[in-house]
Amino acid sequence: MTSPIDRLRPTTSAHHSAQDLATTFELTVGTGRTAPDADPGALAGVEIWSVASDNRVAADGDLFVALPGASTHGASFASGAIDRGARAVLTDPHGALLLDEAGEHRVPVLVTDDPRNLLGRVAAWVYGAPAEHLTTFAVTGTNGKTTTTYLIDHVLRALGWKGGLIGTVEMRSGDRVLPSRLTTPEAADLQALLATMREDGVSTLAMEVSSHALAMHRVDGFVFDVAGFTNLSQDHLDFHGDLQEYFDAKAALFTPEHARRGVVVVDDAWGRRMTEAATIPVATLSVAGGGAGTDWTVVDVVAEGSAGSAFTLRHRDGRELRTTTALPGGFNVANAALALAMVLEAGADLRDVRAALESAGGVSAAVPGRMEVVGTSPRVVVDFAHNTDALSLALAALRPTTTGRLHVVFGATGDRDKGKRPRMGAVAVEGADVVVVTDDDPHGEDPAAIRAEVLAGALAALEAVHGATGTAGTAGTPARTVTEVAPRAAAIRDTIREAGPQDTVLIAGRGHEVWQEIAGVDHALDDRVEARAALAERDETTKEHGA
Ligand SMILES: CC(=O)N[C@H]1[C@@H](OP(=O)(O)OP(=O)(O)OC[C@H]2O[C@@H](n3ccc(=O)[nH]c3=O)[C@H](O)[C@@H]2O)O[C@H](CO)[C@@H](O)[C@@H]1O[C@H](C)C(=O)N[C@@H](C)C(=O)N[C@H](CCC(=O)O)C(=O)O
Ligand SMILES: Nc1ncnc2c1ncn2[C@@H]1O[C@H](COP(=O)(O)OP(=O)(O)OP(=O)(O)O)[C@@H](O)[C@H]1O
Repeated sequence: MTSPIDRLRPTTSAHHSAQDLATTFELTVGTGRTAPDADPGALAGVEIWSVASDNRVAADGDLFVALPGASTHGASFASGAIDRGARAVLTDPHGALLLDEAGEHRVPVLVTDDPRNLLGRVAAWVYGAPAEHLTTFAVTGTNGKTTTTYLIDHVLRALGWKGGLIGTVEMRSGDRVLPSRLTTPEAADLQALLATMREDGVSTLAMEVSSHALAMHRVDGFVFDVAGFTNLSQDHLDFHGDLQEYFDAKAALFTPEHARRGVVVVDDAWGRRMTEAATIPVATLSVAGGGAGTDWTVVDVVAEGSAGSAFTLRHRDGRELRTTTALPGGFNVANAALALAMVLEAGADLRDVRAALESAGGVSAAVPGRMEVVGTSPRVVVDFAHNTDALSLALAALRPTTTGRLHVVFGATGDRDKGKRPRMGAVAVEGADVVVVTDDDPHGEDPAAIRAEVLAGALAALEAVHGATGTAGTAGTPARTVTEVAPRAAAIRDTIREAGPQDTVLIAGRGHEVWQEIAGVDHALDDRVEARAALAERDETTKEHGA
């Protein structure tokens, strides 16, 4: 959420008359005080060729769409957008009133009751429906979206396609790469990006679709070729209220408005419910066994290399593909299988996919901040696990290949789903030997108060496991410790310094992120940089002692 606001725009775009826009979308012309259609001539000669919903990225030729938001109304920024070249404004009646009150009459104002609902379709219209030139893949679910999109992109590239990518880490159009601010961009930015991809000759798109995006109409105005569902567990309840509402937001992706067909992992109950809720054709995928009756099944999973796996993806019609992924953990077999099933459901020939993967070394892509190994002695892994399920699975994935002790350094985010904090503390104790509770992104909250909530869960779990608080150990189980260290850089440094060469240190929660927000101020912090510095310091100390 903290990278700079920026976006990719096509270099050329067809001009449209504002009158055509008003007619196509049944918009009224007017301001807050004057009646609609008060000045039918206001649109004469006005042309637009691009769209923005944020004045900070507005440019010449824009239709500025001023949306009502939770903290402010976009109409307050319309003058700034007009200064940057916006030729017309589209807003709701309240926004029109705000413009009128501000005496902003430089450009025509178009009015509709719910502009957010219209934004995706308007932007797609302005840019000439760019998604229709791409084969599009959407991935939703609580965990695994980023990884799965990278793996889809990897398979598509192996097949020779020029791929585009949109998600939490970055946006890619051909060789152009931009850091992301949101997992799924706002509709105006998204359509501009799709138009850029069309211009760059990109033929496929692998994209993360968050529940926020679905609820906020960011992916309206086009239909994905294949949508995939990974899993659902507790997260984002600050926005969605409860799990059912969170599920319902994601289920919207599996309707004809958003996707032509779907692939759903049915290993959790939410996946099975998703297949019932879907109103598009859906292929089911089972990874965890018990896949009787599913369309795609993963069988014969074998640990391979230092942490990866070999597996077979089998269709009920007898087609099957044996391949590997270098990404560690059973959950990455699920991500790899979902990526493959989605590409195959899009119509790729299994023999072509097999040949492509043999040359490409399996379904493996470097995913920044996802199980990223930054050191080997001790092994240090940076991972984006920032909810209970992901943290538990990340620890379980590292346990079998850890010969020493397993350490975890993590915290919980401020201003977000508070219910998960003690549960994250508990799963850390259940999965690791050494638990170091620190800060994640406190945002506007008191970091110490967040740590206290995580610690409460960790210490309660420690007591349940060992019948004691603080440092504990029982025969036959490794000694477990729970400590609190802040700031985060100190927690990383101390843990790496204390770890033995055979140990694994998992630094969880922030993955690829490079800014930490504390009390509204962004501080530079990259877990990978901190970890490498701590490893270098440790090497220096070892040399000095050896000397
Ligand atoms: C809940 C949510 O997603 N809110 C997003 C939404 O806010 P909002 O509608 O309340 O808008 P607002 O901030 O009140 O502003 C109103 C309007 O004024 C405009 N504005 C505002 C300020 C300004 O200087 N200039 C300007 O033009 C805004 O662009 C907006 O159109 O529109 C804003 C503008 O794009 C986003 O910054 C804001 O995202 C925020 C703060 C956010 O953090 N969203 C997260 C939760 C999110 O969407 N996350 C998901 C991924 C979750 C996950 O899976 O991890 C994502 O897809 O990224
Ligand atoms: N299929 C999966 N099931 C459970 N946990 C997973 C799965 N895939 C990845 N994870 C864990 O979740 C973390 C986040 O993974 P990833 O970034 O791929 O998911 P995401 O859905 O994009 O998350 P976010 O929406 O928060 O960006 C990983 O770092 C890993 O610990």
